[in-house]
Amino acid sequence: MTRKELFKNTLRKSVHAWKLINELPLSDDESLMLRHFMDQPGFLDLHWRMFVPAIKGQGTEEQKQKWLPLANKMQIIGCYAQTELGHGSNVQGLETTATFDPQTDQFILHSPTQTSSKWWPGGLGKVSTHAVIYARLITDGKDHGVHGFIVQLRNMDDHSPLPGITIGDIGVKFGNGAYNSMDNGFLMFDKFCIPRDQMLMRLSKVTREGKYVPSDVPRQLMYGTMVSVRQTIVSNASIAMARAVCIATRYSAVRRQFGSQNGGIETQVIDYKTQQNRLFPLLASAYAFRFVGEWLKWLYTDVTQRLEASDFATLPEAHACTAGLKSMTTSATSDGIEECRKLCGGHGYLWCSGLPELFAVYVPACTYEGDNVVLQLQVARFLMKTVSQLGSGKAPAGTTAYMGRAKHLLQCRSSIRKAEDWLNPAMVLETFEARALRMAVSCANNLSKFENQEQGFSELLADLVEAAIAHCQLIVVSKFIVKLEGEIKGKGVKNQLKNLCYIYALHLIHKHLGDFLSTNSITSEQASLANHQLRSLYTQVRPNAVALVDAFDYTDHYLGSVLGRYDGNVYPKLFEEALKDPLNDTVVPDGYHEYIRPLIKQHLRSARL
Ligand SMILES: CCCCC/C=C\C/C=C\C/C=C\C/C=C\C/C=C/C(=O)SCCNC(=O)CCNC(=O)[C@H](O)C(C)(C)COP(=O)(O)OP(=O)(O)OC[C@H]1O[C@@H](n2cnc3c(N)ncnc32)[C@H](O)[C@@H]1OP(=O)(O)O
Ligand SMILES: Cc1cc2nc3c(=O)[nH]c(=O)nc-3n(C[C@H](O)[C@H](O)[C@H](O)COP(=O)(O)OP(=O)(O)OC[C@H]3O[C@@H](n4cnc5c(N)ncnc54)[C@H](O)[C@@H]3O)c2cc1C
Repeated sequence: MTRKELFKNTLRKSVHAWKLINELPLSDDESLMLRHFMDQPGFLDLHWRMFVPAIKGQGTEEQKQKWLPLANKMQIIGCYAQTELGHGSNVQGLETTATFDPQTDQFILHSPTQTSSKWWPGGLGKVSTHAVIYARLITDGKDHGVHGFIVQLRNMDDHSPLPGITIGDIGVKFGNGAYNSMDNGFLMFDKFCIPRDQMLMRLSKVTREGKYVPSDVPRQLMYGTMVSVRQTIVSNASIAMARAVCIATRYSAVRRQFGSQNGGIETQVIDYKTQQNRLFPLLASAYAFRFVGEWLKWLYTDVTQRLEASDFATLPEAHACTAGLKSMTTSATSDGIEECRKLCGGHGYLWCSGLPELFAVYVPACTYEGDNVVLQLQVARFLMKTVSQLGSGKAPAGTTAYMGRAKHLLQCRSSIRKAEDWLNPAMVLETFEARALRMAVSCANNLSKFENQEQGFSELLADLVEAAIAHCQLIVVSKFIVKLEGEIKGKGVKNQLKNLCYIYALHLIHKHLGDFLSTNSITSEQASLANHQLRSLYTQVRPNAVALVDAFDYTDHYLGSVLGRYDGNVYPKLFEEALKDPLNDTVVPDGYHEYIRPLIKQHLRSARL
């Protein structure tokens, strides 16, 4: 499809999905599922996941009563317009202004520079009638920082931009289809006026007289919509990873190379330990991210309930967990999808493998909802704060509770003696805790050598990110272990999950061996024992690998991959796909007479053939 066709077709699908949701009707969970099977980024994502939650989280009761019924019936379509051409990560650096005019009781929205143009918001370019706009609030010449506003962008009769608004699509993005179904947009305001009651005023207010009234709740609640989306992105990472792994595992069982004896069949590539060493940790990650995603959903629900009761105590941890896990799981999944492409050899590079499109549509997850490095630095700040409070009498709680055992974890030595000890959950956990704590404490010690903490922080950024990742990996490992300790129906299933849990943990040790050795969390002998155990786990997972990906229950239609077909009938179907290519419509290609024939003829003449 051309870009225009792709965009229009996605509009068709989105509107059809919305019709089904109403007609059947579908519950919220079923609607989310439907969105997944629609399987293309589109304006519904931003309307439901960001525009509506932003109003719910930041609007007053009156504002919610006014706007939510319209949004819930999709009589208005909204998007989330925060990022600007010049500023994305640095939200406090946004330039768009919203200046209160007491004479007209309005805010004047203005884009003072080119870099202040909104740039990137999905659904903005061509579809949305409304947006939640983030802009600097100015009253009486004073800048109060960034606040949210509900703004109508387009005329409800003919969809034209309202006077004072310039709007459009930002152009083609990575990949052929991928994210190009979405109208990520730009937007500039030229002194565009909105009524005062369209500032989202749950967190702070501007009175009729133009007085700014800050609220007594943390201003970070303005970032709540991002926290909510980051949480859902973790579960989505599992879905995308599972999809790539399903394709690569099934194909690795079909594909044979070498090893034929006396003219017999060759070896299935899934039997090579190198293939297992690349594939099975990704299979384990798909399960691990699913379980940590379930836990994060619980954490998010819990913090939401607490916030409603004005208990803000767990907000920093919820922010650190959503930011860190969003970052860690999306980076691992993007890398994992690319690894799965390579695991499928040359055929993985074919469009019909389903992997190139999956990669292209998935990889921006490392950037949207917060650049992955920027988000790990938020985790690092949280960890440094926690470390600095050790010994102050304030016991660390939640995911940092292990830091409360700092005295032990800083000097303990791993008691792993034989390979099977690596199947002991307490020993594995302690290894990850020791490594995470020691990396965090080492950063804190190095920071304390700087007179200026902020300067020290910038100097140590790379180490801080590594410490944050170590903490996030510990969370994922510990939630996998907790899952195993809970109710899992079926002993066989539990055994399989146990194998995957230890593959996940031991492979991380192998991959980040430098961290584990340099922090003396394990010795090099214990590292070899971990590798030994890992190989044994691969052997145990091998006979069940295909069943473990079939368990994801993806249809062939959803997978969209010739290599990942359930029936394994890969080769005939690769031919069928190839023959569908427009280049194969004719035997002699268009261009033969123009380019190939004159070239050949010229050579034939000069060679006197
Ligand atoms: C096959 C098809 C597949 C398609 C995909 C399928 C499904 C999709 C599924 C889900 C996706 C859904 C939606 C669609 C996808 C994309 C849409 C994308 C949207 C966007 O990208 S919106 C824009 C997002 N932008 C960002 O994330 C910007 C990142 N920057 C920030 O968040 C912040 O500015 C910052 C970097 C975190 C903070 O910077 P800083 O300078 O410190 O700022 P302060 O504001 O001063 O903060 C200080 C203080 O506040 C704490 N803090 C910061 N953030 C938060 C927070 N969110 N919650 C709570 N607390 C927060 C911070 O820790 C500091 O605390 P102190 O105690 O240290 O003071
Ligand atoms: C597909 C897609 C959809 C999007 N949808 C929306 C949307 O609906 N609404 C919306 O408002 N926005 C949206 N965005 C924008 C997105 O949120 C931003 O791109 C993202 O927050 C990153 O910001 P940036 O582009 O400014 O990156 P930058 O911050 O410019 O990052 C560039 C580089 O600088 C590094 N860097 C930046 N700051 C630091 C620091 N303090 N320390 C160390 N390194 C740093 C980063 O790690 C990165 O390597 C979307 C983006 C994409 C790709």
